[in-house]
Amino acid sequence: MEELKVEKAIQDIYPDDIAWCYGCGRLNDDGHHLRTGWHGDKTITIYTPESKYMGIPGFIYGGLIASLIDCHGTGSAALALHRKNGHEIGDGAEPPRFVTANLNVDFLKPTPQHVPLKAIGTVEEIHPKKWKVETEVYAQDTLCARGTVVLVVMPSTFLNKND
Ligand SMILES: CCCCC/C=C\C/C=C\C/C=C\C/C=C\CCCC(=O)SCCNC(=O)CCNC(=O)[C@H](O)C(C)(C)COP(=O)(O)OP(=O)(O)OC[C@H]1O[C@@H](n2cnc3c(N)ncnc32)[C@H](O)[C@@H]1OP(=O)(O)O
Repeated sequence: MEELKVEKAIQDIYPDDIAWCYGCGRLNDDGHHLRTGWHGDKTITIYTPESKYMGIPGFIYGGLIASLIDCHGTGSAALALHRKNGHEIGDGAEPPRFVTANLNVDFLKPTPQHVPLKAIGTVEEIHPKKWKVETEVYAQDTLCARGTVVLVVMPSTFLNKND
């Protein structure tokens, strides 16, 4: 039986100024605290949504699944570019910063509540500033959603916008 745990996550080492994302920021008390790590040459995020994130009773709200795919994509691209730059989580180097340019989701099967969701990502470099992550979301062994995210290295215009 596979262990459902991400030991080292890229979000754990985001500097404080970018650790506030509603989906994956560790400093956002109201957020989901999604955490993304390596899983062989793929990436993984494990997340069990609280009961309130339902669409139809018994099933997860699709927007939340899109959020999972979004932040899993951001984290996966950051992991991959960090590694390409010669770094691993924990070596003290600051990870690269990405924003989502495009997010597409196919909802393949109803996603049940109260089970851990497993997002598995395949990362592709389009060029050094633009990456693509294909993500499959499983509830237990059922493939429930598949998404594609295009990520672009964060422009400097995103900094100092906190208010
Ligand atoms: C809202 C706050 C977000 C803060 C994020 C902060 C930090 C992120 C750092 C690390 C992660 C940390 C925390 C996690 C945070 C968030 C995780 C969730 C992700 C998000 O929640 S993040 C918010 C939603 N996100 C946006 O708020 C983006 C708004 N947008 C823009 O800021 C520009 O639109 C931008 C930068 C996307 C590009 O614009 P630009 O003008 O700088 O550059 P340019 O046009 O040259 O595009 C360069 C290459 O991207 C291709 N490209 C552009 N748009 C495309 C599209 N739609 N589809 C496919 N490819 C596209 C072009 O085709 C070109 O490709 P090529 O180089 O090959 O020609």
